[in-house]
Amino acid sequence: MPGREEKTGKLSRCFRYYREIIVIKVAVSGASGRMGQEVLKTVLNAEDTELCAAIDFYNEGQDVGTLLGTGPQGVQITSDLAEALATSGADVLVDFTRPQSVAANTITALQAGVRPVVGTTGMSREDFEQVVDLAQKKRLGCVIAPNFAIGALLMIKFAAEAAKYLPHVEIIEKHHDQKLDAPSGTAVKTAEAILEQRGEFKQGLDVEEEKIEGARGGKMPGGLRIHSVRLPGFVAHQEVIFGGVGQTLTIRHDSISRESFMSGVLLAVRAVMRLEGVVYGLENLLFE
Ligand SMILES: NC(=O)C1=CN([C@@H]2O[C@H](COP(=O)(O)OP(=O)(O)OC[C@H]3O[C@@H](n4cnc5c(N)ncnc54)[C@H](OP(=O)(O)O)[C@@H]3O)[C@@H](O)[C@H]2O)C=CC1
Ligand SMILES: O=C(O)C1=N[C@H](C(=O)O)C[C@H](O)C1
Repeated sequence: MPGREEKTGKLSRCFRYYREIIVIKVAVSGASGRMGQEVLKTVLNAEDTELCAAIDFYNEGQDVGTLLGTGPQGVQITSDLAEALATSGADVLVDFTRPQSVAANTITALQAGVRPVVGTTGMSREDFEQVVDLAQKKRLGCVIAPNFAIGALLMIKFAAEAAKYLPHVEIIEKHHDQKLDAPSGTAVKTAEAILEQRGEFKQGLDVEEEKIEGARGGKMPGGLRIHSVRLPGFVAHQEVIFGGVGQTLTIRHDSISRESFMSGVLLAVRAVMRLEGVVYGLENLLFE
């Protein structure tokens, strides 16, 4: 992994030949977490990004290189987001924290003139709308993406297409047992995409009776059910199961490592620099 000095040298050479290369200064909140550590590595390794701040409550004062087991990187973990953004010259904040923290972090970033790339799921509708208004007012880009893995985005796209022909559908999502929110942001996004395509359709019996509460999963509008499984051993998995006359169709995606999200995170970091306002869902930056 290149140190900061090495990267600056490499980039000045790039500048000599390719003047259009711009280095994006990235702050990472949730830096000590599962996703945060993966993002630190990605930002340190990419040629056009520079890690300028790392924010978390864990490992405060530690160099991120100690956390990652690389050599020193010259960036210490801090718990003060506002201060870190004010002093580091960050262009972008990548947030992978927790549902209770994400709205405040995103608003702090926008108020500091920093463009948020939000991977944290579970933001409430009211907070989302507040972020949309603030990004618009500040004329700053903001990407909110429940899933950064290309395979998951394709799963959502294919599921929306299938729903036009097979409107009876249920979603089963499976995640590691440390996940705080249910259903997953990906399952909600998938359901929204399906509902948009299948329109007024209503599935399921009104007379259905649950002998154990929750046995039939969580109910989205139109009777679309989402079932959430939490077990050690899983990373992030989803099946979208369509039922028709004498047949079923299953569209399934598996993230077997958190590296699966990183090319999407980098794409969002680059794209957010030229956006104005909120983009919800990475598919809007990838597909026609
Ligand atoms: N969009 C996508 O593609 C993906 C999204 N996710 C989402 O990302 C989020 C994080 O997941 P994961 O990395 O597994 O979670 P972790 O619990 O491993 O990491 C979150 C880290 O953020 C810290 N944290 C909490 N609040 C703050 C705050 N205000 N400022 C700075 N740090 C804070 C936590 O500390 P503490 O434990 O003390 O709270 C923890 O160290 C989840 O919402 C998850 O659903 C995950 C994978 C992919
Ligand atoms: O918590 C996770 O791990 C994940 N969260 C996101 C979600 O809620 O959809 C994305 C992915 O499924 C991993």
